[in-house]
Amino acid sequence: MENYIGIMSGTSLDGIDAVLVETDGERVRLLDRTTAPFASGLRDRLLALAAGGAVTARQWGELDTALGRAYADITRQLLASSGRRAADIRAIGCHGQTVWHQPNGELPFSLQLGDGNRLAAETGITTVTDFRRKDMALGGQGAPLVPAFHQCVLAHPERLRIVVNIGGIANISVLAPGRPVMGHDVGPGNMLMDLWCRRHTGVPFDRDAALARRGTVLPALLARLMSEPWLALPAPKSTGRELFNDAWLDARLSGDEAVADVQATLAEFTAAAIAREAQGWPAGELLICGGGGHNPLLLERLTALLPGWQVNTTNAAGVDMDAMEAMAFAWLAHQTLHRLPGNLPEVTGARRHAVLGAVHFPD
Ligand SMILES: Nc1ncnc2c1ncn2[C@@H]1O[C@H](COP(=O)(O)OP(=O)(O)OP(=O)(O)O)[C@@H](O)[C@H]1O
Ligand SMILES: CC(=O)N[C@H]1[C@@H]2OC[C@@H](O2)[C@@H](O)[C@@H]1O[C@H](C)C(=O)O
Repeated sequence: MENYIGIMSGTSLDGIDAVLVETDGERVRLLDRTTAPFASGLRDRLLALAAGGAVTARQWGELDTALGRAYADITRQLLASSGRRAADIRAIGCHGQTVWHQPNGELPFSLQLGDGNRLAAETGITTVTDFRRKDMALGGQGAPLVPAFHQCVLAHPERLRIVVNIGGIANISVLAPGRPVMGHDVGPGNMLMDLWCRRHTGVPFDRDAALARRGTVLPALLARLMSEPWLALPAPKSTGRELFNDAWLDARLSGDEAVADVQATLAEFTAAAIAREAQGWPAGELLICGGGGHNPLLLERLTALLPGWQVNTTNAAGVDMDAMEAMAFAWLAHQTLHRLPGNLPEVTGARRHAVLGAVHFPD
């Protein structure tokens, strides 16, 4: 077994998660984890960038450096809390911060910021970054990448399990005994709920769905949201803030809706889009990870929309729901260093399996 650090900062832009795991590629044990919010200036700059705003090469480079530093800081914090030295860690797998994801069209790309050179040099640990673009170079979506890891840690010999990550975007992995893993992005996870809550209350997210619970689902609005053509596209597919953003939501609102009713409808939209994916399968286990697993209304609605299913968080199956994505990137770094594939062509649509990532040595 070797020690790896995984670092994830996701599309919610809420901060950075880092984990220390022990793995041989087949077994993965979580040893320690820590999390750090983004400094507010950094978060605002990232939000502006993800909104497609104009940015100069200088601002771009400075953000890359600032993120690289933030990742190095959290690595040092994790080493200190776990009592490990750099020499104890085989490698860091750092997802970076997605600032634009454009998987289709003439010039597809997916861009994650956070300088891996700096992370390797500042920590003295070999660092793997840029996990998505090899898959894209092979015709794939470059996302989602976690289904291979979900299979590794959560596949069950007899039970159908659908793992749902509810981050900024929601994505699923279908782990059906005896069948290849299937997986794709589903649509908005917390992203629309977060932006509505922030816009109207100044608070970054609707903690425990307090605002949504004061409202009523608006059926006509829900139907408009559910009619988004992207939702009906076949897999492979992935998405992000490039589609599900302020402009997308505003185009579907009349402007007369009460704030709490929109919040309730957005929560229902998130749950309904996820439930629709599971409804095509015989009842099994729906295992939730990511921040949306802390939203009690989402859990209630998924339970109601999926009768016969056991709806739970991945904690119930032995994998920490808040550590899952960062653990996946620690595991992906293991795959890279051992020249093993990280992608699943049946999920991303790539022409073949591939060793993913760019490796930065510290020396
Ligand atoms: N108590 C809670 N009640 C409601 N929502 C919550 C609660 N705790 C967390 N969340 C939601 O979880 C979000 C953070 O989720 P997470 O950390 O999985 O996002 P992420 O890392 O950006 O994910 P991804 O990379 O998958 O997009 C918050 O923005 C918020 O919407
Ligand atoms: C481009 C990008 O950063 N995509 C994220 C995002 O957040 C959730 C969903 O959209 C998923 O496709 C992906 O993250 C996870 C880690 C993945 O690749 O599996």
